[in-house]
Amino acid sequence: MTIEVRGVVKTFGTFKALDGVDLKVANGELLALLGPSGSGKTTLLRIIAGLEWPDSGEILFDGENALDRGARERHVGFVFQHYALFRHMSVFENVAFGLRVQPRSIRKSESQIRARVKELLDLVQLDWLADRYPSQLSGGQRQRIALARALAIEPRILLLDEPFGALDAKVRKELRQWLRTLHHSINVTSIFVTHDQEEALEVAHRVVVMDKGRIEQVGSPSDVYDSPATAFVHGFIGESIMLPVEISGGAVHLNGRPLDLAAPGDATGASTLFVRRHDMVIGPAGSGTLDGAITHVRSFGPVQRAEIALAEGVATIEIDAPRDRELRIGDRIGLKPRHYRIFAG
Ligand SMILES: Nc1ncnc2c1ncn2[C@@H]1O[C@H](COP(=O)(O)OP(=O)(O)OP(=O)(O)O)[C@@H](O)[C@H]1O
Repeated sequence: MTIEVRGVVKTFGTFKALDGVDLKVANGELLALLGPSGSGKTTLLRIIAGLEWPDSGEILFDGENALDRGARERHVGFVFQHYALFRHMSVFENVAFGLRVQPRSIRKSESQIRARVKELLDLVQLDWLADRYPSQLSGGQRQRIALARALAIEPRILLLDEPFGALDAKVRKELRQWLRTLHHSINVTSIFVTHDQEEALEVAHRVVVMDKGRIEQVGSPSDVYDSPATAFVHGFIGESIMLPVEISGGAVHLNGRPLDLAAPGDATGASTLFVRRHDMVIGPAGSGTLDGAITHVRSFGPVQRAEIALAEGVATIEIDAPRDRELRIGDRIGLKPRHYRIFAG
């Protein structure tokens, strides 16, 4: 099923939670809505689900208006961060629930229901937990059961709101891969909300970056990471160094000093230089675009994170350098950005 969102606006009182959102989701796609808290991700998901209505705009499922249908008639499967599994029902009965309450005309027989639940528990790889109760499951197992339950009614669309938000970092990581594999086997058009960029970049086919009720960029994980369309996207995805620069006469200046960087085509005036931490290459003092002195170093995993006071007290920045050359506090160094972007403002 395809989903199309056209010009959706939603206000709460005087607050604009969604400010003209347009989005197309392809059939079978796995899409992430990524953005900071309050950017409108959940509101958009709830409008698609039929749990909330927009002030204006359209929602189309396979080209047909979905707004005149309630949540139930939209055949949407939902998984929330804190999914309330029924505490007094076994895992098996939780998954069977949606099938048991279907209208009599389409309800499956008891043996069909049992077969379907078994199939779903196999799919989420938790068939061995069928007789347990929710309180006897780990958080990660509960969310997998919640997914099996959402899938029981064979939804045409699957919507997940921070499904792994309440879990610890290690379990989250495991479930990311699991979700990707699961989606591959069920192939239902799916949208998940997250504020965790790694989760979005690792799992989704395409990522929608939102801020203040607007879509800033839609693209593949490499599009949004390597070619951020706006200053917001660059600052939000990956860890970026941001320096205020001035563009005049076609040259980029930092604190009045020209830098050997190309100014973007038509830009002029106050702008911001963005460089990812790992794209700042350290060399000898005087050899780079910027000069500075190391004020702090921490080493972990494959990187050394160094705090560098730029010359003339312009700013202090943090960079990530490989561990092939040891950095020491007090070293004077030069820095050259391997990749950079300059955005106006
Ligand atoms: N029912 C409501 N009444 C009033 N304001 C609301 C309501 N629901 C959401 N909002 C406001 O709309 C904005 C967007 O909320 P939304 O939950 O969509 O953001 P989000 O991006 O999902 O954030 P989070 O990551 O924190 O869940 C927020 O400022 C929120 O306070």
